[in-house]
Amino acid sequence: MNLRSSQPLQPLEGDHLNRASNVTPIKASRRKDLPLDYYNYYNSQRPGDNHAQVQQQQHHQQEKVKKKKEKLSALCKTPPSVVRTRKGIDYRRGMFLGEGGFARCFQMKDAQGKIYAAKTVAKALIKNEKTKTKLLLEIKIHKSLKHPNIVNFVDCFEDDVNVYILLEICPNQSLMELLKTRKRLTEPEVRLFMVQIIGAIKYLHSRRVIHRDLKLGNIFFDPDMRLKIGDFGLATVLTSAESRRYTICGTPNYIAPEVLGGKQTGHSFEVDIWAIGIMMYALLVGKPPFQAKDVNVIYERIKCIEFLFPSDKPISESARVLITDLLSLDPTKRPSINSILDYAWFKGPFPSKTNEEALTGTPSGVNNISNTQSAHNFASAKNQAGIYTPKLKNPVEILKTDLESDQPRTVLPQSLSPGDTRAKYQEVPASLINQDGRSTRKFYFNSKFAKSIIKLEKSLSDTVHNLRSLRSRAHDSELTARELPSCEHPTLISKWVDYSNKYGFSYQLNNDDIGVLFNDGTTILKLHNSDRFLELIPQDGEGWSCIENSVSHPPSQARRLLEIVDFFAKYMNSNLSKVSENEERKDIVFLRRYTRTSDYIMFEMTNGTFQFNFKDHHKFCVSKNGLVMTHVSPERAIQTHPTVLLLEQGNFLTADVPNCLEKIAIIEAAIRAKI
Ligand SMILES: Nc1ncnc2c1ncn2[C@@H]1O[C@H](COP(=O)(O)OP(=O)(O)OP(=O)(O)O)[C@@H](O)[C@H]1O
Repeated sequence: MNLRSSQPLQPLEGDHLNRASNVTPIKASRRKDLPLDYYNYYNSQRPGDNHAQVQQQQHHQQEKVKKKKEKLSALCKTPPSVVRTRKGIDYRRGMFLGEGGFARCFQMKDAQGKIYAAKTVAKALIKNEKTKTKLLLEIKIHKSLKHPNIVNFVDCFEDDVNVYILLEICPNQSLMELLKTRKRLTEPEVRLFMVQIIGAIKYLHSRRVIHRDLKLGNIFFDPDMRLKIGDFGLATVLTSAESRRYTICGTPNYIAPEVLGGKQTGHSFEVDIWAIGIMMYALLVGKPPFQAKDVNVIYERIKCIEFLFPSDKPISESARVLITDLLSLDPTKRPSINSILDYAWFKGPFPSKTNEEALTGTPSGVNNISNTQSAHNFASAKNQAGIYTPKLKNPVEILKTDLESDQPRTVLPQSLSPGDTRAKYQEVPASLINQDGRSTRKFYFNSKFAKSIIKLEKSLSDTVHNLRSLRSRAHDSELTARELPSCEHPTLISKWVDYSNKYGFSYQLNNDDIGVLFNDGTTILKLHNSDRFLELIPQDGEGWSCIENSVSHPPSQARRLLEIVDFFAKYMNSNLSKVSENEERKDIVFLRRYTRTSDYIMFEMTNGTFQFNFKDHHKFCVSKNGLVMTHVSPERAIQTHPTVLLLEQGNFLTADVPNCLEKIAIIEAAIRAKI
């Protein structure tokens, strides 16, 4: 999307930024506290240029120019006192929060009084294409993340002079300021900080994101004193877990040795593990391990892992072991993100949380925490940081932890569920596309009730055939009764939760029946207003053997599955809004399979209807072999009409559905692809 340069502020969602004003970017001098890439941005340093060149160039600049970092961020003009975005949201500018190498940060308050931080970057700094691309990448990456220990991305917009990245406010500054005030921190406090940082990095790495600029100054405290990683300016996404990056970037004190190797070695996720080691050392000892006045000395020390544990600042043996492993020269020798928390050091005193008193002095009682209490606090800190402990064996407990924690994008990474609006349509891994419900499960419950067969209504080719021929008949004045059938609203999926990465796909129908399509293809369908539930086991694509049972006296093998169904039901009821109003159950209908693309999710129901939930929140349902079509608007208004009439009119009769005919063409192609 191309963004025009005009007031009011515009949302920044596309791949382009406006042209900046005609201010010439200035060249930067070399500073140890600024990311290396800062110089690459402004001095046309190309990724992959060799290290000697980089050093030479930087040294030269260091000597030549003594400009401060403020010079760049100073180009960012103070935003007007009220900014109105294109979406019609007014933000009132508040106090100046701080500045980094490129950005200045201001408070912004919305009409409800909620306060945010607006990271403000001067357009004068993003004149060339490469810099623009980098800023857009930062926005794209940050926008895609949602984790309790990552600064939440709220919005992004621009005016003529600045680009604004609206973020969750972290009013208690960063670990860097904390360390400046406190000089050194206690081991228990650092344990808690490390768990939060590791939780966030584990999440980033699971999404193939490398942060590449982890440092104390980029880890902020939120109002509740929880840590949040911010500043994704140097972050990158690997195309595959095996690929490597070659750009020399990072901040001198935190840079990993393999980054200094540049083109020869390349680097990957392990640079973030290295940075964890640097931060842990700095917090416990009071300064980074390779610190020196001259950046070149820092690099030399890094390359030979030349650091000491000073005797006047003693730290525990177990902390030294962990730091030494984290700072291994060979990246493959560093502990994996999953194994860091297994180190003995984490078994020490562990506080339950950090209070604001920690900002000014050592909190009382941090070293007097019992082993039992520490173990409990450690487990709970891991849970809060999205790290699941293998002890939680009970599936319902796992579901509870996953679904109730405030991180839907972690747990439901591909969710398109009606209540989850922000993470929709982001990415669909190939493994989830074209799911077909083949059963591997062979057990049957001891049923007191009937066992029967439910046949699959085969309608794929009839539907495609009818949709195609109705297109040509749409303007025919002599439509037949067959083409104008009676139009009842079909059975729709009104809520759903994709949990196929662990158990399966759960949904609620508009007759309030609840189903879970387990990953092995079996469905459990709990019938609304009834004591019955059905276990439906697929039979060679022809249908399902159906075993009925009682909810109040389920066979013992079914109890666990019913618990999962109940948990999903509870979750959907309290978290998701319905797609449409209720309908009476006419027949037993359930989900046969589903297909997800970046534009829609398609549900194939067992009675031969197809439901399409499009990205723009319009839903279509094709029933009666394509002769009838239903539309559900984003506001839940439902209408059902003969397909031929809406083809004739080019749209539904009582609603103007955006790109209606294109949507029908997509539907036809999607169903055809299933034949
Ligand atoms: N979410 C936030 N809440 C409060 N203040 C923030 C927030 N994000 C950033 N800041 C403040 O703004 C300053 C600059 O932000 P940030 O570090 O993201 O900018 P930068 O120019 O990219 O920095 P760097 O030079 O480290 O790359 C921070 O040092 C901090 O003082």
